[in-house]
Amino acid sequence: MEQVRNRLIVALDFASMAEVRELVESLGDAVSYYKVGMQLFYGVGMECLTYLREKGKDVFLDLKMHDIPNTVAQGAASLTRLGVAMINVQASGGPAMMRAAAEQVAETAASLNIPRPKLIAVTVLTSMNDTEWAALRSATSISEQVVHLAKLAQDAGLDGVVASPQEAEQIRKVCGEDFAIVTPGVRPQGSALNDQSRVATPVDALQAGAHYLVIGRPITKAENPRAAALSILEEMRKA
Ligand SMILES: O=C(O)c1cc(=O)[nH]c(=O)n1[C@@H]1O[C@H](COP(=O)(O)O)[C@@H](O)[C@H]1O
Repeated sequence: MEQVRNRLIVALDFASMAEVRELVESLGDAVSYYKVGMQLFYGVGMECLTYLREKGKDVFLDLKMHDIPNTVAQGAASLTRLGVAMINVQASGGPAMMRAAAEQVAETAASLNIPRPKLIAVTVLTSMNDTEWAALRSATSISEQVVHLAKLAQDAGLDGVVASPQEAEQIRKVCGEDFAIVTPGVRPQGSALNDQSRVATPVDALQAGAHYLVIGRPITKAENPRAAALSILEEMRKA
């Protein structure tokens, strides 16, 4: 179980610390890696990071930075100082922005003598379907664009990407084994899709080459979150 536990990232999409504490306590040692996104971080700030650090948990701080290169690079430096395990930018910010962020993360971590957080790029959101995609008037298909952005991110010095499990195999082929593939849009058989579109089961996501599975509501909204997490971990172990 240990092998798969650090590959499951549970999304703490909550507004309050009371909800975070309740969930993290109930999951206990079943889960060691959590994602803190905009709802929680904008709502409670540093308190959630301090709490998760005290609990000995790893944190993916998902703030999806997107701005001019200098602004994102300095934002990435600030997030590096927080000592989290993973941070992200939007790949659509472009190669210069991603390169500036990667360089600044490395420089900041080295100057503080702390481990460098993994810096990853969001490609095309897993909620995006063909109709939504057509509205953006992109000339390529979603999967072509995801793989293209993954290659741009890798060339810019990033550690990996966020993509749907449906694109993981193609990313793996183009970017190789060491480039991290983080996949939300994971739904155990029979789970509600909610607002996700490009989804797969935990087994299919891992078999396609995903390194990390980001899962929120199938665990956090389950009647028994610990049982839901353990069942997903068991499925992951078999894969
Ligand atoms: O960057 C992300 O984490 C992300 C990218 C993406 O393309 N799709 C996506 O769902 N996410 C996040 O992954 C989590 C998925 O949550 P559930 O749909 O509840 O499992 C949410 O916190 C989203 O913000």
